[in-house]
Amino acid sequence: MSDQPHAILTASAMGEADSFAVSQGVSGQVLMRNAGEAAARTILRNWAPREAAVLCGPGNNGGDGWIIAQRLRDEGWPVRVFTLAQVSGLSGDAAWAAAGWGGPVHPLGDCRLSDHALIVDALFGAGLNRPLEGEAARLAQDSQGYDGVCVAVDTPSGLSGDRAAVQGVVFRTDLTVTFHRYKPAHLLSPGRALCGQVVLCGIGIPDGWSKQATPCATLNHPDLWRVPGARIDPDAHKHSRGRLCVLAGGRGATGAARLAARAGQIGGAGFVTVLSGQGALNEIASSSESLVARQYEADAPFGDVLEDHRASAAVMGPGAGIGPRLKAQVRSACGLKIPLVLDADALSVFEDAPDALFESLHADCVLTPHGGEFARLFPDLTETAHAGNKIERTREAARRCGAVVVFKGADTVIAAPDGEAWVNVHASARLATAGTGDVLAGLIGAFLAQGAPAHEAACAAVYVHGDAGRRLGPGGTADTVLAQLPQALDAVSQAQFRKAAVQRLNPHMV
Ligand SMILES: NC(=O)C1=CN([C@@H]2O[C@H](COP(=O)(O)OP(=O)(O)OC[C@H]3O[C@@H](n4cnc5c(N)ncnc54)[C@H](O)[C@@H]3O)[C@@H](O)[C@H]2O)[C@@H](O)CC1
Ligand SMILES: [K+]
Repeated sequence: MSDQPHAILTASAMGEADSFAVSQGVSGQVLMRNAGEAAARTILRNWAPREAAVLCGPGNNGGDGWIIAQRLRDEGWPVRVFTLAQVSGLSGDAAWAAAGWGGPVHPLGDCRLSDHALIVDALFGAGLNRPLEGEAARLAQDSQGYDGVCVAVDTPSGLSGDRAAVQGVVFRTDLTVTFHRYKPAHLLSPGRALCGQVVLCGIGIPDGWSKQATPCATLNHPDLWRVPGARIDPDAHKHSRGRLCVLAGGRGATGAARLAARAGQIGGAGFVTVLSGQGALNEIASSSESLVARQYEADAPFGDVLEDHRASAAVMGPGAGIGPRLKAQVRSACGLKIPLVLDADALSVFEDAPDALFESLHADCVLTPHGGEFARLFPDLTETAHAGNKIERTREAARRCGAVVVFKGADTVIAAPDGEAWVNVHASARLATAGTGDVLAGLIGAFLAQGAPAHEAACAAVYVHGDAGRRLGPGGTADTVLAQLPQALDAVSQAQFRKAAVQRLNPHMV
């Protein structure tokens, strides 16, 4: 099994992994040759020979560029190399790589992108920490209107690998070839969209690197958890498969809770109850034959209500209605210490007093804020208020509130109070439509009700929900996400069973 295949590395951790390789006898030159050749192979696989320009920077990113130029030339491509630094000023592995080129070298200032059909951007890699300047900035600007192919080595120049943020102008990129493990810029917004297609290539860093380099997070992947309830005990009955309660809003506002409850049923909870006031009971009961709607006593402590229903988990917030009652209900439910999903109104209602929420939460709670809800609870951890990337900001939020935080978006980050964090990009922009968050909350609730630990329930649900989203065609809505959930659950769990079976037969296979 390769060492932490889903790890995400900052630029400095990547440097430590490189150093580990060197300490194990794999030289920097070998790593650079492997990196350059992997990038060249990716180009050769995708494009027929054409006029190419390789833009080489002053450091090791540029070093990769010199190797790429040689490989493309060896394959018969017409290649020109443009360099930012004098070749005589290069040092280390980059100087070695440049020495292998042996052809004409042009200053970067002489490069006109439109003279070439393919550009290799090997100016700066993941360690870039300030905006591009001079000729590099001019070319990045020109690339915005360039209609040829632009391939980035490691990261598009101008994009910070760690912050995934744009500093000034970034090369417009069709494909990014990166090495060993993903960096935050390949996964977090807006970096992910700016990288184009991302291809991850091994460069021969030996297993054991993670003893020296600490990942900043993990890419969410089915290798990391099992779909809860995918194998149903032959003796199971509805009550043994988890009892999920979903709090509903008043009459005319129960749709969000019903979406969550339906996702709870599909996610495998054996008995799902929607709890509502008297006025909304008919609306809920008449919407689905299989949904159980029960009235709760408005003044009863909500923890007692959940206990009376023998809830193994609860979802609170979708369409619940903001007001003092909801605040009291959330705090009372937290006191029961059963796993809880808090979403939407159950988060926003604490905007004026986030600490009152944080004091009540426990480690089996999962908060599912989108950007607006996150900003209400953690105003000092927004993108504008805090220098950290979304991984760091979500991790701090989870630590502060003592619960699992699922910070939703195209780059959903899941963080646990102990500092572990996962990034999910297995999703689709078609999920950006009303009600899909309610479906996600219900699915997490279903997994919690079946006994999954909070962070696993969150990671599994985010992935399966994303998988359902990827199955949507044009016109997809939260209803069609629900309709796709069974196929998504089946596909993800079948893939897990197959992989486990292969590993049993061939324990040494990845
Ligand atoms: N052994 C290694 O370290 C390997 C490194 N590899 C490549 O090396 C790259 C990292 O190399 P480096 O650490 O040399 O970094 P870069 O090549 O990205 O940057 C080189 C230098 O430019 C400086 N710089 C940063 N931002 C700048 C700006 N806006 N304007 C001007 N200068 C700026 C940096 O301080 C750094 O000294 C990776 O992205 C990867 O492509 C690969 O060859 C694999 C092996
Ligand atoms: K680059």
